[in-house]
Amino acid sequence: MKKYWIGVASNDHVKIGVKEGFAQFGHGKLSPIKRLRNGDIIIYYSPREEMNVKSLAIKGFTAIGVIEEKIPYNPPNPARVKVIYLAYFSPLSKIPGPKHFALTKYFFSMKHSKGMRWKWLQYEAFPKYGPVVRIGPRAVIIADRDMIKEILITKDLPKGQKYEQLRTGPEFPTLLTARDKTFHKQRRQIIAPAFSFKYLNSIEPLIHKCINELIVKLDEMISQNQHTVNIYKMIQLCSLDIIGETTFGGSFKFIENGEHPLPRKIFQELRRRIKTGMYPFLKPFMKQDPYLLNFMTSLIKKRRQENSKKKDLLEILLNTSGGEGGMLDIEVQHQAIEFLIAGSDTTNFSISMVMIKLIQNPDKMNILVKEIEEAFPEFNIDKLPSHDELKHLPYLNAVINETLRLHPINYDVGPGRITTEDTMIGDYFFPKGTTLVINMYRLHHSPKYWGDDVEEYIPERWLDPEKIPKDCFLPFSAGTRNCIGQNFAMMEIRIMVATLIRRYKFEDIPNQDMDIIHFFTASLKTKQYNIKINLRDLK
Ligand code: HEM
Repeated sequence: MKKYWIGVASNDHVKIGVKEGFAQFGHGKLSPIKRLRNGDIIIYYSPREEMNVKSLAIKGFTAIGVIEEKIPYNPPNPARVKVIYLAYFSPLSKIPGPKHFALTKYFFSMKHSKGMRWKWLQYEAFPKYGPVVRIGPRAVIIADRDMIKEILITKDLPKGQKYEQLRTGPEFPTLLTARDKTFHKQRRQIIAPAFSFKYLNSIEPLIHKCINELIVKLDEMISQNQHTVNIYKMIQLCSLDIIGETTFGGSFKFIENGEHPLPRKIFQELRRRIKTGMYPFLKPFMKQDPYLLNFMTSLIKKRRQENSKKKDLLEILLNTSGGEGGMLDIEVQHQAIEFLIAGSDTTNFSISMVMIKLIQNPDKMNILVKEIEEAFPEFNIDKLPSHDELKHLPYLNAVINETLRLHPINYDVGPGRITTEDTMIGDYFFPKGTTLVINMYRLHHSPKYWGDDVEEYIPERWLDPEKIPKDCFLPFSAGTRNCIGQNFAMMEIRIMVATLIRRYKFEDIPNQDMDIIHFFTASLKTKQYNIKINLRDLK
């Protein structure tokens, strides 16, 4: 025998016995339908004077009569009522999505656990439900261009609470994870000079130096007849050296020394943060590895002892201490770890994918080789291609854009933005406290905006700006929270790609595992892609 309470109020209820059958509880289309069995009881509150069976809001069942009138109201479990309300009666219930996802956020979290959520979204959810999908009791994922623009730019909604879970120390907001708009604005002003064009120009020789070391290493491997190279790993090591050299005052010397635990530790830490963010009960079992903090502590200590006059990011951060809005050493540590993660994993994946796409498409590679050979007829290892010239090469920029379109580093900006009041966006009403997750991957892969060849790698589409759909390409996000490192990243990508293909001939090794996993950022699941490499015939 089951009891069903209907009508939440403090008045007395009436107790009704029912016969076997089905009943719809409520009037709306989405009202739940329950199977009733002989002997089940409905305890019903009616606001009307006379409480009889006719006045019921429940349809479709046969009453066998009123058993007891005016039984005291015994409220149902409020948590359960809230879950039911949010799932079936809140304004979000009109948004399509898997029905059970409306009950708890864990169904969506489970899709994330192996880094494969993006596949479910791209190939199942968006095609089935459209560009706006409900993924939790208070969460929606969005791939609609105009709505994304409104969220990121026009309304500039604040970041959601989940960003706090991405912090290395919960009490230390960083540029990426800050939620308070005033705090973020102040922090961004402090840090912005380190990403100005003036600063970027001054660090170009440092980027050249690290890429030069990569070339020396690859040349050495070739001279030892070692022609098969894991390009993903080599680029990862070089990206880390670049971030070390340009922002922390000295190369980490990964290329020179080969193996180093740092890349693995960064990946593990990122994964830990995502997992404990999704499943907070795992926190006691997934303790933070002190490696990264220790790494930064000793770096900062060394810098303080050196009393250096270096004008890099670390120096800018350390120099703020004491001033208004200035950072404590501990804050610098957390911010610096963020730069280490944000500045290496991202460029590594992007450069690797640019190279892999070119190597897999030799016809496109040939067009780019021609463009670069014409721009740099003389290749000199001591004078690598300059960014001033590279940034105007149309085909180079086209291949980079096409890769960032197909593989934006943030497939979705998972932690999302939050509505701080009831808000209309497009035709949708979002109650206060709704998390809005932006899906860049779908925006970049939507046939509606890009046409039927959306999944194909066609750098040529970028050569005619008229053909590029407006506001549909956001690899670096948009608005006040866009990527502060984007000019830095583009400079690094252009120089590294141009240098590699000017210096070497590449050959693909087919049938490798190209599965991509996406936690906060995307990466190759195997962390490797082998290619055959040889020196290009230098003129
Ligand atoms: C191809 C390379 C890169 C891509 C595709 C990329 C992409 C992005 C995206 C999509 C965001 C927004 C994330 C969010 O709102 O949750 C972001 C933010 C950010 N990125 Fe990048 N990024 C790249 C390289 C870099 C580099 C090299 C650095 C630093 C050295 C960097 C530092 C940051 C920081 C600090 C933020 C937070 C900015 C803020 O909220 O004010 N990124 N990036």
